[in-house]
Amino acid sequence: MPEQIALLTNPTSGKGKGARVAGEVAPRLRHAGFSVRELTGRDADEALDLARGCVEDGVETLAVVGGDGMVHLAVQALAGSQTRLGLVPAGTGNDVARYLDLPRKSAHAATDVLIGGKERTIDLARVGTRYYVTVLAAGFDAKVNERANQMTWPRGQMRYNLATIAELRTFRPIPYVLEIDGDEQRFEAMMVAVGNGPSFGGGLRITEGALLDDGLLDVVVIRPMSKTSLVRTYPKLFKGTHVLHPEYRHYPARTVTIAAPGVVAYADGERIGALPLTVEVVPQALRVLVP
Ligand SMILES: Nc1ncnc2c1ncn2[C@@H]1O[C@H](COP(=O)(O)OP(=O)(O)OP(=O)(O)O)[C@@H](O)[C@H]1O
Repeated sequence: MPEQIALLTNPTSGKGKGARVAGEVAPRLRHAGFSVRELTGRDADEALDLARGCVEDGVETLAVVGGDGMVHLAVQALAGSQTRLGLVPAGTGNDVARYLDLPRKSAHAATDVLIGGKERTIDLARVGTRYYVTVLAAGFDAKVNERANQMTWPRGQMRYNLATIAELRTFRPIPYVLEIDGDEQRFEAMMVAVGNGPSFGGGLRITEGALLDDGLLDVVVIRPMSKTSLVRTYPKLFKGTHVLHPEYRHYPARTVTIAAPGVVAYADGERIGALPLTVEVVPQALRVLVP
């Protein structure tokens, strides 16, 4: 029997890149001897139903063509199952592809990993019934996200830049209550991030050092700093050198509860919900294909 692979495409990812890329991947997989099930949901809900169907049918690999939001969707179906995640990156940020050293520029090279890659098992983080792979953030960046989502103009990155500037003008440190593995702390901060992996938002290494298979979450707190300091520290996130800032704090955790008034949390770039929320690590919950 040929090995089964399902190819679940988000046609909207990367401004239409998903649909283009999927057209290249499927024929190469068939040529390599795979039995390919090509799937596209009409919307995110239907895509999730399709992913769940693949797991129920015992498909060996569910390869998604899309960005981190698409990985997030697939993981809701794959967590704890025997079906492996394959990934052909076609999003704008692609942090999960960065974590796994998957080729991000070439769909051809990413398809090679589907054909001849190795298997690795990684941890997931869970909030209620929702799983995530990358980082949950609740603070300044989530306020920017909420503001950007309410704007209808301009489109793309510029909307986030404008929302950041607007939010910087009025942002005040947030009073948090954090409970890390049973220890409660109260403080004011700019943001709290809970990483399963080290980066979000396209390579912003907020939870620098987070490992995908250590059975731990990495909680990062950015304590209050001046607006000038915040603006200067932001570019350091790309290298992870913000960890040297005196207002950076890091705590390993298995379970963390975050509470703060009026703050909504985002994870894998998707809206999760208003605080308070509890995040738990789920060790070894996802099988993935890697180079
Ligand atoms: N047919 C569909 N199938 C799956 N997801 C869809 C579909 N249509 C719209 N979406 C939405 O696409 C979003 C995920 O997009 P995805 O992550 O694949 O690409 P991106 O946003 O361009 O990339 P990145 O997350 O890396 O920035 C989800 O929020 C989902 O609701």
